Amino acid sequence: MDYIKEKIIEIGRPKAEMVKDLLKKHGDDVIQDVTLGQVLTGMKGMVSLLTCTSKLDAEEGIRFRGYSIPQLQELLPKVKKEGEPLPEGLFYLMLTGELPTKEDVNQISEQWAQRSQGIPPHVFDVINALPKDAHPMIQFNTAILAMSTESQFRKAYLTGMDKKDYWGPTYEGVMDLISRLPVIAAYIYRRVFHNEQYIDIDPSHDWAANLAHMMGHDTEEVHRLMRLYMMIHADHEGGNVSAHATHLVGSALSNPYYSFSAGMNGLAGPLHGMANQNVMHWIHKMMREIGSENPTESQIKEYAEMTLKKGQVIPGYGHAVLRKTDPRFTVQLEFAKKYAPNAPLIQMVDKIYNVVPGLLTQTGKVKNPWPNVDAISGSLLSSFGITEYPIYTVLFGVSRSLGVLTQLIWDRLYGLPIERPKSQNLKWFVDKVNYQK
Ligand SMILES: CC(=O)SCCNC(=O)CCNC(=O)[C@H](O)C(C)(C)COP(=O)(O)OP(=O)(O)OC[C@H]1O[C@@H](n2cnc3c(N)ncnc32)[C@H](O)[C@@H]1OP(=O)(O)O
Ligand SMILES: O=C([O-])CC(=O)C(=O)O
Repeated sequence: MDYIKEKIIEIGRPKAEMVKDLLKKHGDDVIQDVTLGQVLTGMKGMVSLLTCTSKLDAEEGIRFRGYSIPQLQELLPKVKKEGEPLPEGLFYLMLTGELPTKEDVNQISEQWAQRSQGIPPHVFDVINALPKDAHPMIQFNTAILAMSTESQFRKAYLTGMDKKDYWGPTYEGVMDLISRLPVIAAYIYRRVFHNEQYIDIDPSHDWAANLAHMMGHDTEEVHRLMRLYMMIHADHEGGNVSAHATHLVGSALSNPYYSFSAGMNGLAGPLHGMANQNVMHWIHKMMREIGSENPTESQIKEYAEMTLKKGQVIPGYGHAVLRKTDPRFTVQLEFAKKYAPNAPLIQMVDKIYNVVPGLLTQTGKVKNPWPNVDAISGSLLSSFGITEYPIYTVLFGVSRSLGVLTQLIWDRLYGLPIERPKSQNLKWFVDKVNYQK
């Protein structure tokens, strides 16, 4: 057996026992009160999910199995000492809770390069049947669903497997899917933006470098950027739309492809992952309307005020949980200042950062006026030559697979049941709080 699977059994079985015992002994203990406000504002702050891969602190930002992004930049294995960590290492950490060795990471890189070769031809036929101007997220998600013909979980389920073993075929599906997503993403990118000039995988590359390679951006600096991008977007605890949707659909024992596809449909929303594309749209529209590629801060302020007056959101700003600048924004800004200090789009990001938080604070209603990960990721990719911004959410999705699919394995290890919260109509809420007009 694959040694990672052996490790999962060793770590997972006692944890699964603990979950069962916890439920048996404390299932009736009250852990939190729920307010009407929480229900009507998207269940914010309601603890209702068991997620082990990462945890989000409103002030500090994300920690993966307890480690912050700067810590992981020190601790996870890298190709070169001064480079960025390999996302394979973050996957290992989220899956096992332990920091990997360079050997662990190399084994995952090799395994993913090998598994990536197994995409059946009909998946490419299905992509090719879509119009080229179908948004890349439509093509990406269609391909993910088309790949579900390969689901090992479905086959194992039909053979009548014991449910405590479901995590095994889930793991196989997850490993296949993660390994194949860069191939699919690069295929869509080359199809839509590079005249169908496809580039084969290079099995000697790591997962993120291979994505850059297959996209046609095969330089050391883009490999480094792609490793950073793939690491910081990988997970944001369990309640964000893409993670929650993946978990929810998986709770019906839908296979990893169906589950991940659900998550990606959520990521394609403008308030979630698609914000990275919309930030670029907002910036370019602003430059066109102002008639300058280098607007002043007061021109940016005026344009942002207009956006708010029209009842629209300023993309890349605000967050459902965070109440400070997103550390994923900061780490990208630091990277940009180190490797592309004069990039005009990064200077633009800086200027926007100087004016937008003040404006959002003045509205009196925005709970977090600070930038999130999407406020800079597109400008950074653009500054390194990946200028075709409709592909950005697909890249986000490739990265997000690492966290949400790792958690899917844990969902099956824990033996979590079907998710089915209770809903009520308006009258129920009105009566409950004795509402008077
Ligand atoms: C990877 C990610 O998903 S990160 C988030 C990416 N999304 C974006 O950048 C889109 C812009 N931001 C937003 O729309 C929001 O801040 C969200 C969706 C991220 C969070 O939404 P919420 O938790 O509902 O935010 P919050 O409680 O602060 O909202 C209160 C009000 O402020 C508004 N608001 C929040 N952020 C912004 C913003 N960036 N620009 C203008 N208004 C905003 C909300 O629309 C809401 O208005 P309403 O009361 O008139 O309906
Ligand atoms: O946490 C959230 O709600 C949104 C987010 O930043 C992410 O999923 O990366």
